Amino acid sequence: MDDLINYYSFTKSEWKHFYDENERNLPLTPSELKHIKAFNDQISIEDVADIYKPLVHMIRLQKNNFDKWQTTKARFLHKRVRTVPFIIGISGSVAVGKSTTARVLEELLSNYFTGEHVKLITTDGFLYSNAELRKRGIYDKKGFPESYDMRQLITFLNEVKAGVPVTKSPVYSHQSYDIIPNRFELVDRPDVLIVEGINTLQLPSNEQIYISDFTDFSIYMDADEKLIEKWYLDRFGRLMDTAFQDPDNYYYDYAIGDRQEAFKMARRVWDTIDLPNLKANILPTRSRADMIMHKTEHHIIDRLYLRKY
Ligand SMILES: Nc1ncnc2c1ncn2[C@@H]1O[C@H](COP(=O)(O)OP(=O)(O)OP(=O)(O)O)[C@@H](O)[C@H]1O
Ligand SMILES: CC(C)(CO)[C@@H](O)C(=O)NCCC(=O)O
Repeated sequence: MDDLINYYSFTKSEWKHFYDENERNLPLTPSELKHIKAFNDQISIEDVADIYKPLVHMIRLQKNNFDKWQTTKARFLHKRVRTVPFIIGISGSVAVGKSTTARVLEELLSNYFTGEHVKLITTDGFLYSNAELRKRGIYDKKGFPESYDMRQLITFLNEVKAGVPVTKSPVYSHQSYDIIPNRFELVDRPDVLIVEGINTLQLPSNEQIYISDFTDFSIYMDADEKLIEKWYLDRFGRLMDTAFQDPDNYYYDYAIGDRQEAFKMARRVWDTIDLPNLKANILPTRSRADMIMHKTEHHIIDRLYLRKY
């Protein structure tokens, strides 16, 4: 990690001490833990306490500063003072655990930022539909920068920041492996918006504005590529286990067929699409993140890097 000279590096045990149980009052109630366990029963509750609690507290401090500056700036410019959404970007490889982390953060922020509205979306919804990808001849490049409608994504983020009452984020389905036509997540002036996706730190291929121009705090989820491949294949196995019950599922034919063949196909997809994308387009954006979370076996977070300046 020679590119990380601009970061403080902390082990988990160093990081957890930045949260003082005696001074702060962010208890993890049994019902919150149950809720978190409900969407991923494998998540380490120790990580939730040691990593995420200090992180949520730090984001609180950063958001307080952000809110103050928005007010000061509006007054300086003789503009109406309004709530400007604080946007958190979460980036990293396919299958590294972005959506799981995003949901833990959503849960914790919703609990601790009392009275504030926290919303989560994924940039998957801004992928072109399969039909459009085929038309452009990039169906085998799903997830690469050119496979996203970046203009639409930037417009969406700009509207959220501008306080437009209801903005629409399109929806992607891993089950149908495509955009769901005419289905949208509605985003209505959140206090905090979490945007999760492999491209949140990327420079769009056809636009001059970065997504990160709209994010106020960014996280890159990092792990050894061999481990990520394992998580990808494990997840694929779980997808198979549910797909055989649903003929509409994209993986149905694989699920009812030879399991070894199905895994061969998944490994091929990893080797020819997701891994090259990680190397060419995702990993090179790591050193733009405000925080890098490094994961090891069993998704346990072992190190954190926090941008110094
Ligand atoms: N902290 C964690 N503890 C245990 N399992 C996890 C954890 N985070 C993720 N996983 C598992 O790893 C796999 C990949 O996680 P997830 O779907 O969150 O990745 P992702 O980065 O959002 O992927 P994609 O980019 O394809 O949407 C899933 O099977 C998930 O259950
Ligand atoms: C939707 C993305 C791009 C990102 O989440 C990814 O999950 C994906 O579908 N990649 C394309 C190759 C594959 O099927 O893994």
